[in-house]
Amino acid sequence: MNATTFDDQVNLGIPQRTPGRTRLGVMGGTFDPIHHGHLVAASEVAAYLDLDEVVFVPTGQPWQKADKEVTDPEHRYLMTVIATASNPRFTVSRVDIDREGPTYTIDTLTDLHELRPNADLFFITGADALGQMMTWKDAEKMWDLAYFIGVTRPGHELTIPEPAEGRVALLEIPAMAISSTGIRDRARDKMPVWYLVPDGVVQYINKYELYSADDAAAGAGSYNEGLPPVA
Ligand SMILES: Nc1ncnc2c1ncn2[C@@H]1O[C@H](COP(=O)(O)OP(=O)(O)OP(=O)(O)O)[C@@H](O)[C@H]1O
Ligand SMILES: O=C(O)c1ccc[n+]([C@@H]2O[C@H](COP(=O)([O-])O)[C@@H](O)[C@H]2O)c1
Repeated sequence: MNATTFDDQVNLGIPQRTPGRTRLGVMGGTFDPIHHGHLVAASEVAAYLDLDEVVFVPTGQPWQKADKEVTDPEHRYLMTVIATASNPRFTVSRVDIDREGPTYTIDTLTDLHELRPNADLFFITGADALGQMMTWKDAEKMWDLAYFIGVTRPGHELTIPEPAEGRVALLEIPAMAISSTGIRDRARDKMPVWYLVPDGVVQYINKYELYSADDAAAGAGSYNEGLPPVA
């Protein structure tokens, strides 16, 4: 089975709902910070695949980002909680941030299986991450633990690495040209990040002065300050 065109959309080995089993989406990410690209991806996959829930799983130590500075996991976790709080189908898991050592998806899926034995897992990944998937630890063993759904992302070609062909379904989603890198850069430059991330996440970034340049507090004088109350 190949999933290479959007005609296939929700396709290829993705089973129909099984009575008594929960359909659980898994949205893994570093979420530094979480943004509307992540939220739209989760929401779209949930709608197309009739998922009961999507659990967002912030990474603990994203080993493939070891050359980059990554914000403290507790901040990333709390921003993810804030961003997802209003959606009754969205939850957040600490499995990756509470596990010591580098974060591997094989461990994420194994832990979630133990915690949720009645759930079928649907791992959601953007086009960029999908392209890297065969570099992940024990990649070939992941197929036994979850279905994989690759979603479109502006600036990245959505292709399935050859060994993963037939193991990944593709879904075209509304284009959100947003990245965490871009948001960090904007915050550092004191440019607005309103509407790229949920309001509560803007306020959290501002409150803890995340992504501020060393020599200047992000909040003071920036476009990311809270709006004054209306008189
Ligand atoms: N705008 C987007 N559209 C679709 N998928 C996305 C988008 N942004 C991120 N994703 C996907 O969400 C998952 C987690 O991404 P991650 O937390 O690394 O965000 P990022 O914006 O890529 O971060 P960074 O810029 O720091 O690398 C990955 O599977 C990624 O492909
Ligand atoms: O398992 C691995 O080796 C592995 C390597 C890189 C990324 N991942 C997972 O891919 C997801 C997106 O990661 P990232 O680094 O793009 O935020 C997240 O759930 C990571 O744990 C997993």
